[in-house]
Order: sequence, then structure tokens, then C-alpha cells
Amino acid sequence: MTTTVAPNRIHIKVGDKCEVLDLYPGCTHEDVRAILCSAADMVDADKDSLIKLTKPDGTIVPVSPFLPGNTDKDPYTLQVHYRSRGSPNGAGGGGGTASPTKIGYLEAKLNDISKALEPLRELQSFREQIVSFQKRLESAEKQISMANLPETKVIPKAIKRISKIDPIFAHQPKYVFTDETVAYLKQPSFNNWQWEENEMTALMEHMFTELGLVDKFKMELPTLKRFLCVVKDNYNHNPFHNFRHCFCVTQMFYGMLHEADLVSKLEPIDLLVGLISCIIHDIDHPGFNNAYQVNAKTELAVIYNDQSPLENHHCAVGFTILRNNDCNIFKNLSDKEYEHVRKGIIRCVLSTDLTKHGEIMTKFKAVSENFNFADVEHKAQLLGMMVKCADISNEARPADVAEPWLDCLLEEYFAQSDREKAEGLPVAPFMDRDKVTKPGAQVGFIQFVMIPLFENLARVLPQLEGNVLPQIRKSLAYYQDLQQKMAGK
Ligand SMILES: Nc1nc2c(ncn2[C@@H]2O[C@@H]3COP(=O)(O)O[C@H]3[C@H]2O)c(=O)[nH]1
Ligand SMILES: [Mg+2]
Ligand SMILES: [Zn+2]
Repeated sequence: MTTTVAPNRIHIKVGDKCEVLDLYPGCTHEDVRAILCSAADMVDADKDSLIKLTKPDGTIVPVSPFLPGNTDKDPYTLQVHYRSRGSPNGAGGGGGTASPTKIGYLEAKLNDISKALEPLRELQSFREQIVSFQKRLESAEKQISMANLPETKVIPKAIKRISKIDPIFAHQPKYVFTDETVAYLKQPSFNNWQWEENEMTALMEHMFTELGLVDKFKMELPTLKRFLCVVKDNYNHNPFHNFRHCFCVTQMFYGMLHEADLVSKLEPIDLLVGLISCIIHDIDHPGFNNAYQVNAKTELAVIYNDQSPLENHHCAVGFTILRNNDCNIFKNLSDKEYEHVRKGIIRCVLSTDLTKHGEIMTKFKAVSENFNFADVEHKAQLLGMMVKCADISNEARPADVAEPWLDCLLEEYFAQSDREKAEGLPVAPFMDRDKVTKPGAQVGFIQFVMIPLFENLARVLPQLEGNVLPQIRKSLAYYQDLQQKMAGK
């Protein structure tokens, strides 16, 4: 007997027209995006374009293969905005012919641009400092090349990229979040997909204020905003290792702090270490992992002698941004506090290299036997474990939030393995599009990496057994079941 699986039927409104779309089981996040773009006659929209679906009551619906079905009485409204790499903030009219609204839009834009030019003056001296810094670096480089060495840039990209400061940030809209949103932000089930980049930076800014870090460390709000904005601009537009991943990791860390009532058990300085570690932990990720860096003998592998080149780079880029006075949220810390914060952040970010996983797990198991919140070393280990958990926490979220992340991860993995094949480099089986299936990628990862890691952390934070571990076990059961079905059992 054959059974046909019914598609999920959704009704959407694009401008004046109504469309009926069928989403078949097994379709991916990318498939859904492609179907929606074609319904909006914008087949050339790329993965950076913004797709927004709203219910008739204005609620935003996350674009995912799990879109709830609806009827022609309550169609979703679909908007697609082109977003090119050149305009990462995504402003755009979405093409179309010039109309009075379009002219109004252009006029408003013109106003925005002229306003945006004001802070340029403010930034002028900052730029001059960067230029003089760059000159000094260039002369240092020249001295190296005087010895007729090949032209190797010994300076991490970070230092050049910091010039990517966008003067427009100062005129970004002010966001006011509802009580419901700020309470939801503390939940591990928070849905990241409905927020745009500027909204995510504003949510992160809220975390600093809510945790009392702005007051405690006398942070100036414009400096904090600038720091977050520069961090955002220094994340690359990779399928997975992008600013949205940074936001998710930070939000899960923040969620765990609240879930386990750590705000009262840790010192503000510990919260600061954890939060900044999450924020910078994958900054300027090139989309190719450490194995690729080492095998391809890239600049990063050479600079860092094959020792966690990416994690070292993320740290270096983060601290290069912080060194800049206009972004330095640590400027009012005492020397002792700064030293502690820097050491803690370096340790947390380096702990996200999964090749260090076994060692970190064993050490934490030992301290968890008699964990002491007054012990500095114990707390440093706890923070490292929390950042690691947050980093791999996608499957601790509801399925409709987690699954698109798996598509993103596999897209990045496949791009790497394709390149490795083309360059004749070793290919890891878990990245090979000819060998990987979605359940195959998740079952082992959840069973042998995620669950033992979260269970280890739950020895000290038992509250994770309540809201976080059950969802991870549910994801494991889902993928185990899918794996069996695919094997025809
Ligand atoms: N298979 C699998 N790997 C993951 C998942 N989440 C994170 N990872 C991997 O774990 C790594 C942790 O550090 P990174 O974020 O740099 O890169 C991450 C991915 O390579 C997941 O859900 N499934
Ligand atoms: Mg990483
Ligand atoms: Zn990460």
C-alpha cells in the first residue's frame, strides 16, 4: 500500500495578488525561501534578502518548513526586500517602478544620508588615528619584507577591517521592546528568525542594561551601541557563522543565566566575561573551519601556528575593536578588572574549539563534585562550559527554530568540502554532501557531544533539567526516528 503525504497548504498575499502554495514534507528552509521569492516574482532575491511573512493581525511568522497552514480567509502577507552585501542593514525598496511612495522613500533616504553625514565629522579624528596606526603597521611590515621575505601579511585582517565603521549607526532607529519581548528574550525557546540585524543589536544592548552591566562598569551608551554595531559589521555573511549565530549564542547564554538564577550567584564581572565572549566568539569567521585553515596552510594557520587559528583570530578581532576608544566599553574598568576580563574572555573563546572538548569536560566534571561559587577557577570553568553549551545550543530550541540552522550549517559544510575536493585537500566525511544526511548529522552530534555537555553543566546548574535538556532529548528522538524511517525500518 502506498501512502501519499499531504502538503502543507498556505495562502499568501503579495501586493494585490493572492497565491496558494504547497509545502511538501521534507522541504528545506532554502526551498521555502525560494518558493516565497518566486511567488513574489523575485526569483533573483539572494540568501541575504529579507523575507517577511505576517499574519492579518500583524504578527511576524518565521519562514520555515514548519509554516502553519492557513486559509484564503486569513492569508499571510509576504514582503521580499533585496539586500545586497553592499547594504548590510537591508534598507531597500525591493525594486519596482518609480511611484509617489518610491519618491517619498527616496526623499526620506536622502534626508537620512545627509543626517548620517554629521557623525562623519566626529569620526574623522577616529579615522585619522586608524590611518596613522595602519601606516605604523605598514612600516613594520616593510621592515619584515626588507629581508626579502615573501609578501606575507602578518597582521590579522581585524586591524584593517575595523575601518568598516558605519557612520549611519548613530541614526539607527531607537527600539523600544514590549514587556512580553524582554521576558521572552530570557527564554531558551526564543525565536531568532523574526528579528532583523539592527533589532538583534538592540536586543543585545538591552541584555547589558538588564544585567546591570552598563551601570556597574559605567559604560557610555553610544560606545556600547558602536561596539555592537562594529561587531555586527565584522561578522561575515556566511550561511551559518554569521551575526545571527552570534546573537543566538549570546541569547542562549543570557537565557541560561536567568534560567539558573546566576545573576544573583555570579559577580557582574563574570556576567560581562560570558556575554562578551559569546558576542565575539565567531567574529570574522571565514566560513571554513580549522582543519581547512591548517590543511590549506592559510594566513590564519600560519599566524597562529595551527593552534586554534579561528578561535585565536575571533579573540584578536574582538580585542582589536575594543582597543579603539570609540568602541571601548571597558574604558572605565580598573587595570585589575580589565586584566581579569581579558583573561576570562580569551579562555572562554578558546574553549569553543571543539578539539578541546574532552579536556574541558574532564576538568569540569572534577570541579562539579564540590562546586564553589566563591572559587575564581571554578567560576572560570563554569563560564567556559556555558559559552560552549550556548555555542552548540541550536537543538535546545523548538524544532521550527532549530531546523533552519541545520540547513545553514550543512550549506557551509558542503561549500567547504566542495572546495577541499577542488583543491585536492582532505575532506571530513561529516562535511561531504555525498555522505551526509540531516538525521545522520544530528544523531551522533546530539547524543555524543550535546547531551553529555549539557548534562555535565547541569551537575552545577540543575535548572537546565527543567527547560533545556528535555528539548534536546526530544530533538534526538526526532532525528533517531527520521533516521530509522530513511533506512526503511
Ligand atoms: N552536526 C552539528 N554540528 C554542530 C551543530 N551546532 C554546532 N555544530 C558544530 O559545532 C561547532 C561549534 O563551534 P562553531 O560555532 O565555530 O562551529 C560549530 C559547528 O561546526 C549541530 O546542531 N549539529
Ligand atoms: Mg567558533
Ligand atoms: Zn559559534
